[in-house]
Formats: sequence, C-alpha cells, structure tokens
Amino acid sequence: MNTNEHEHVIEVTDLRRVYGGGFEAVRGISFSVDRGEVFALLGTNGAGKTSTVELLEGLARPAGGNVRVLGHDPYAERDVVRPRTGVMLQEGGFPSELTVAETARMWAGCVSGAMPQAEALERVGLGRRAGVRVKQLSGGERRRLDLALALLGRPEVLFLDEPTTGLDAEGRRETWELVRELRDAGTTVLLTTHYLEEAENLADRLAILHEGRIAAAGTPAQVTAAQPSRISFELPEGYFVGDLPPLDDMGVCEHEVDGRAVRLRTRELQRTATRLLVWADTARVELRRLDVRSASLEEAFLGIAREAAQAAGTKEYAA
Ligand SMILES: Nc1ncnc2c1ncn2[C@@H]1O[C@H](COP(=O)(O)OP(=O)(O)OP(=O)(O)O)[C@@H](O)[C@H]1O
Repeated sequence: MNTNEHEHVIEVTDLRRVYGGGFEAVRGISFSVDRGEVFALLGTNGAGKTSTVELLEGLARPAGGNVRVLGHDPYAERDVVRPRTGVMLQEGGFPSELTVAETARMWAGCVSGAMPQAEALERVGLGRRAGVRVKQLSGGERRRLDLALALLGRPEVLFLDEPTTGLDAEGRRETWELVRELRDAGTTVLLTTHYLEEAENLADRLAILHEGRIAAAGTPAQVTAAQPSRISFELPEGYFVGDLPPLDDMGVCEHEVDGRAVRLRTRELQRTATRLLVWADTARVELRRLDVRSASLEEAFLGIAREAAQAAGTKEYAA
C-alpha cells in the first residue's frame, strides 16, 4: 500500500479522449497531482472535465497519451487501482427503495477493508438519516450519501465529480471541511466543480479546461495573479479622468469612466494604487467609494474562458 515511492499519485501526459464519431473531447492535456494534494479541474460546460476524470478512474481507454494512478494504468490494471480509489460520480444511481443504511451495507459488501458503515454516514452528517429510504432524501443528502460510499473503502485517492452540487451553503462548507480532513490525513483528492469559490477555498492547485485543453494551471493565487486587478472610485465634483496622472505611467491597462465613476484595471496593483493615492493626497481630494482588489478566481476564470474563446475564433464568451 505504500505509495511514497511515487512522487506523483496521479500523472497525466498528453491525454486524449475521442468519442465515437471522432469528436475529440480531451485534446492532449498534462498535469500531475502529488500525495495529499487537492487538485481541482475547472471548466465551462463541455470543457472535458468528466471525460478526463473517467479516464483517471479507468472507465475508458485513452485515445492517446498516458494516465498513471498510484503508479499504475487505471484501465489496464483496474483490479490493482480500483480498490485503492474512491469514486463519487455525478449521479450515484442507487436503488431508491433501499434505506441509507441498506445502501451503505450493500456497497460495503463490494469493498475490501471497508470502514464501519455508521462511521462513513456519520462523517458526512447522515448518521441520523440511516433508516430513511434513498428516494426520500433531498438532493443534497443524496450527494452526501454518494460521498459516504466513496469513503467506505478508506481510499488513498478520491475522485469527486461536482461533490457539492445541490448542497446548501452550510452543507457545502461541511463537505469542504471533510475534504480538508481527508487531505490532511494523506488522501489525494481530484475534484471537478463549477463553484469557483469551492476551488479557491479547497484546491492546492487547479487546472482550467477549455474545449479539451488546459487554458491555465497552478495554485489559485498563481492563476488569479495572471489576471489584472481592479481599482474603482468616484472622482469629486469638478475633477475629470484627465486630471489624474497619465494612466500609462500609473500602470493602468484598461479604464472605464461612467460619469464620476472610474474603473481601472492594472497588472501592477501596488504601483497604480500608490500613484493614485499620492495624487489624491497632493490634490487634497477624497476618492469616494474607493475599492482596490485583486482578481478573484471567478474573474480569472471568465477572463481565461473569454481569451480562449477569442483565440479559437469563436464568439461564445466574447460578449
Ligand atoms: N458519450 C459521448 N459521446 C460523444 N460526445 C460526448 C460524450 N460524452 C461527452 N461528450 C462530449 O464531450 C465534451 C466534453 O464533455 P464532458 O462531459 O467531459 O464535459 P464537462 O467539462 O464535464 O462538462 P459539464 O461541466 O457540462 O459536466 C462535450 O462536448 C460533450 O458533449
């Protein structure tokens, strides 16, 4: 069970997936995930996240490139890899007539070295719902049950496909806490999500997919740092944007003026903010509603999707 000899628990090199009819959903992507890391795959609808995760889970054979999970080919060596991984699919699809406890028992029967079912249900906050039929669970509770089942085999690697879709804010935070606990105990987690806040909070590193390719990758801080920061404020009565120091000198790359409201974008936040504040101080003016902020992951995501779409010559995200 020792995986320390493998520097990368998940290693993907130039991976490709082609569906029947020749559609290439994954077009040569490479990344690796280290032991005890949480790695998020983000992307617009149809970007190729699920297609990629299915290859990592060994559910399909790649059309090209290489996948290694715990040092093995998850498709060709499924019997070696599968017992050491936990999979939470987008739709668990368990019989709805069974109770939560019966479902966990049935699933535990398929897993070697399973943890006690009650412990798995307790960990996801379903301990008190053990006697309830699956069909009576809310959408969020079903996601928790899917997660409990993925945890049953004490996996070294956990694949979570949109783990918090349908959960309320509290349920989402509880799931994040659980994922952090698992990570701290050495579990490697690969998740897909549409919630950028989730990736920002949870992921040690992430990759943004667009049309089957990686458009950006790194830590959340690295990915957002590549996008411009924003400064907004209102000029006082009698002042115009032309009264500011030359915007180029301030490091501004884009600006918008709407009446008195000014929005600047800059890749040199400290320089722009300093020049602006020195100017305001010297001119003895108050910049009302002053707001200075780095790009959020959401802004970075939208910017990357827009750039990638423009580069591909489509207009989908160019609006
Ligand atoms: N079985 C299939 N046959 C043909 N094309 C498919 C098949 N499954 C997925 N695709 C296509 O592959 C592309 C990638 O789909 P995939 O489900 O991997 O995207 P995703 O990033 O997970 O999207 P979402 O966020 O909507 O779940 C899409 O264009 C999709 O229509």
